[in-house]
Amino acid sequence: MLKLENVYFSYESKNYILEDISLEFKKGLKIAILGRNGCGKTTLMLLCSGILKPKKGKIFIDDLEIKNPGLLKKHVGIVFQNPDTQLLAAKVYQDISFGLFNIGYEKQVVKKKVDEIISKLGIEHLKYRPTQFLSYGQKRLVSIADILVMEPEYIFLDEPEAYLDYKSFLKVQEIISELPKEGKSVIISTHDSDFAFEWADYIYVIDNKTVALHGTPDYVFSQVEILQEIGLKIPYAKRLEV
Ligand SMILES: Nc1ncnc2c1ncn2[C@@H]1O[C@H](COP(=O)(O)OP(=O)(O)OP(=O)(O)O)[C@@H](O)[C@H]1O
Repeated sequence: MLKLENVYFSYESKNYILEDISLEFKKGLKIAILGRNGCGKTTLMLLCSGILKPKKGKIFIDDLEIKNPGLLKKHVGIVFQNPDTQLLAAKVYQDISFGLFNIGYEKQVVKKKVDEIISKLGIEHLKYRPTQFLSYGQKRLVSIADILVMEPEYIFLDEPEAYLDYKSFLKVQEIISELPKEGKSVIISTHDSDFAFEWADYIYVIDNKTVALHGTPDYVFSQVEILQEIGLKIPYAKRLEV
């Protein structure tokens, strides 16, 4: 389990962006984080993945407090919203294999793992292409491959639907629905209430700098007044129940 306890964060100023955040991402679950633009969903993901350090509060993995945020990177992978911040190498194959070589895997093992993920995502045609000339959607698929190939225990995807066409998103959806069955946790931020309702096992809603609401999709989306105040859409399937 990845747990945040009373976490506070601010960028430059003394004004906190996130305040007193306590939450738990249990293993093997599909989790969605919802909230209006600029409420701090990306910031929360960057804290969970060790890229940002809390100003106050604690982060635990399996009840062990992680005092050095860099250590979170061993457990957590994050796919950024903007793929340009993720792709580092000149060619797609190099980019996806970079992390595996970095932690010392043999060439043959790297090839097997990279080919597997390329095939899962259906991006065989991109394998030897220069990363700089890919479309945004293609870059997004490669940046997802970059993270999935590392097989982290906790996988954060910042708005997984961004830039992807319907068919590519279905592929990504299939993969992120399978991973929890292997005990991994997938945590997404999204503005798509319908998708969150259908897909997630658990939902956190962030508002006013903190966790405003959390629970099963059924519970969260039954809190109509709170959601309307925040400006979140009630899923179509839930509206039909009323
Ligand atoms: N590097 C930064 N320096 C200063 N302020 C930042 C920085 N990054 C984000 N912010 C601010 O922090 C707040 C939270 O931003 P964040 O990107 O975490 O929100 P979000 O919920 O992911 O937004 P969206 O739904 O629009 O993607 C915003 O007010 C944003 O302007």
